[in-house]
Amino acid sequence: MNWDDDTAQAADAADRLVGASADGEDQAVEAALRPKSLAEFVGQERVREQLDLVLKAALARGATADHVLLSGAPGLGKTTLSMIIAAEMGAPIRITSGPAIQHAGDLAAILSSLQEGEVLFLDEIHRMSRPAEEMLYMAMEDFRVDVVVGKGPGATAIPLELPPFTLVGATTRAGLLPPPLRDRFGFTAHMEFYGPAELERVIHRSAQLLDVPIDTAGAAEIAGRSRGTPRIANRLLRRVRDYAQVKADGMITQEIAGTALKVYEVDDRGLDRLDRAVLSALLKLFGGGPVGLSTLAVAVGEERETVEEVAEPFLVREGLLARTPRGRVATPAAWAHLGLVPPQAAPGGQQGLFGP
Ligand SMILES: Nc1ncnc2c1ncn2[C@@H]1O[C@H](COP(=O)(O)OP(=O)(O)OP(=O)(O)O)[C@@H](O)[C@H]1O
Repeated sequence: MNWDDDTAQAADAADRLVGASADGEDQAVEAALRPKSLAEFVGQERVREQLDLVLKAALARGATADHVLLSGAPGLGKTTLSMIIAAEMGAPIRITSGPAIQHAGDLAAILSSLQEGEVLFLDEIHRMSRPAEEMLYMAMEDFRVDVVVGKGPGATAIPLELPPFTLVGATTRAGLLPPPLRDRFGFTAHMEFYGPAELERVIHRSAQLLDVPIDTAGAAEIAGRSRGTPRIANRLLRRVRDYAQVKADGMITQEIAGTALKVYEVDDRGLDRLDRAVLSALLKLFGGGPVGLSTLAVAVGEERETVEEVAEPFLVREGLLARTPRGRVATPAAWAHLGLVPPQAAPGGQQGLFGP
């Protein structure tokens, strides 16, 4: 795969109501919607319980909390949780990201200006440069860095003591972290996609903060289309609010939510126009597959990478599409979702792979 994260996230966020990356509007309102304490943070019960213990124990010892690694898809609450960690520890927080640290010197400047106990949130930690990563090993373990001054044979390393701090690293790809880095985190949490009931709670909470009236069925309707992701739930809520205000009396009911999301082309399972175009081509043009990725991409008029990185992950997660060595294949659930009837079982065809 030669698809850069930045490009993938740009494509994801640019024109998709159901993209998981933050767009400009999200960034503006997210600060207001972020839970401020572990008690307010919805779902992720196990992570919350474990983190609560880690933080309380550190507070009781009067020590700085262990370094924390958060992994999981975009929009599940990693940034939010890092801010909560700082708030629960009564510590300030500094926020930066792997791509912003291209030289070891960039990292040294940040580390040497940290206060004792400060939380350093390093988003996309897997995208830091190698020399910075190596500097981080020593900083995490010994609270010390060697700053290299000069070049070539005359270069000298000046040791610099650091105050104890808590590193909170976030990554969408824990597997890409080198083991020496992963091993230096005292606590690692994997964030899962949220269930419908949890998303309903996120939606009710956000609606209250935004002063938007919504009933239980309205929240459930939005939750079901939010792809397990609080950021998407909050974004859909804002779009449905617009519709409710312009076309109705402002109250979000199931009917209003359903009609509004139809206007925005988000179906009852959270698929958008691109997702459905991919499925539809797979079913109608290729009989459910198997078909190669490039062919499928040409059929929907998109780049291969857009289909692979933007549409497919959710379709696979939903059990609507499978990536097989022979190509992309639709599952029986895909036929059902688009209201189509699969062709008769053909040797080597979709029926052969998934049964009748
Ligand atoms: N557990 C939660 N309870 C309530 N709201 C949440 C929760 N998790 C996330 N949110 C909301 O979803 C939005 C996105 O969360 P956040 O920015 O923390 O995600 P992220 O995982 O850091 O995403 P990215 O990887 O793109 O930076 C925030 O506005 C936040 O309010």
